[in-house]
Amino acid sequence: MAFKQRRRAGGCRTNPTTLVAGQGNCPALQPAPGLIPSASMLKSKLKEHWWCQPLQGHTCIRPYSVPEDDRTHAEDKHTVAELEEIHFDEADSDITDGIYLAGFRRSFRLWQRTSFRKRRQSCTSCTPSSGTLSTPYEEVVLYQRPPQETHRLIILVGAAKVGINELRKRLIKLNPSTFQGPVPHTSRPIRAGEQTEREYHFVTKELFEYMVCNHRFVEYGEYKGHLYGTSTDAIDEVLKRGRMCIIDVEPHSIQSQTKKLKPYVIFIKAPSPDRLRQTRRDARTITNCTVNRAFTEEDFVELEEASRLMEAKYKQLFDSVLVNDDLQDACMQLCSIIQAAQHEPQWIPVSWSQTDE
Ligand SMILES: Nc1ncnc2c1ncn2[C@@H]1O[C@H](COP(=O)(O)OP(=O)(O)OP(=O)(O)O)[C@@H](O)[C@H]1O
Repeated sequence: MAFKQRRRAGGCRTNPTTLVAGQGNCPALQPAPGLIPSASMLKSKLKEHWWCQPLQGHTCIRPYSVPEDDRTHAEDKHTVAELEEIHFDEADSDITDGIYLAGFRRSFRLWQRTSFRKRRQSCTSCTPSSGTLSTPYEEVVLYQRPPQETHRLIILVGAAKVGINELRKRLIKLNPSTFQGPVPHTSRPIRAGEQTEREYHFVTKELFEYMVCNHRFVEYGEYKGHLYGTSTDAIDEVLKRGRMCIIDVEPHSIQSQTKKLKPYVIFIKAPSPDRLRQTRRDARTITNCTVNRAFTEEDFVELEEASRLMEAKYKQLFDSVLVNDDLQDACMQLCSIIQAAQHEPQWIPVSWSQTDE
């Protein structure tokens, strides 16, 4: 056993010579067969792949409001607020090469961003024990996933607008048979063209609340009167298919329901404001009232500051830190980090290894 500052910003120790007494013969430390492409394979794949193309410019940069014509007919089918929500909700649905990317809908993203404070107050199950943040030292052991076990859950954490959605989407599109996101749950009604268990698991508010009481969500919250959440069942579904499940959550949700999935947490860090200015020229962001708005000078400063504060507050929870500077490089680094997380020994809290027993 060893006591360490549990997570080291900048990466975990993977050198087998650091094995702790008594761990050397552990079958869990045997190398696992490679299941995801190596960094060099990815590099060559990347060269041919669509994500090497320059970012496409977007055209819509004004705040979205329901057009007058639609407002006139709004009462026939939806309220104006609902139409605006539908616009947000549909704008980010994504089907590429026949792959449906669940979990990228804007209402879900907006909920994740806007209700952070509310969730923190109302969702006790999602709040880490005070000890997690107040005690930076924790007993740890080296762990390597045995080949017969499901993959470790990969959690991406970062400040709003840092590019988590983009990185996760690109990773999954690059290799959908390896990476997948869980299908979120919602209590909002299903709409024409949607399929249950594709865009969302559509459930009643009562069932959603029942699941909350039974601690079945890694995180959840409310947006425009509807509940949204990422369930442990949805994560399990992905893992049981033999895929690597990539989720993004607020840092305070990391500890709650995910321990038994031995999550590997990657902090996506903002580069300097100067680099943000250079790299985000064509980037677009969404807020509560705008769709595809260009980044402003204020956004860059706020993003860098939010990223710095998040890192300072939660760094002991991070296994790796990845600076999202050049997008292509960041994607490649992310793949390498995930590969190491799944196939090389990593430090985990002792309490996580005991959950197996
Ligand atoms: N490294 C990068 N270089 C250039 N543009 C980037 C980079 N990373 C992300 N972007 C762009 O920045 C914008 C915001 O990214 P994204 O939506 O992924 O952020 P996010 O962290 O998921 O934000 P939120 O949590 O607020 O939804 C998108 O237009 C995305 O294409």
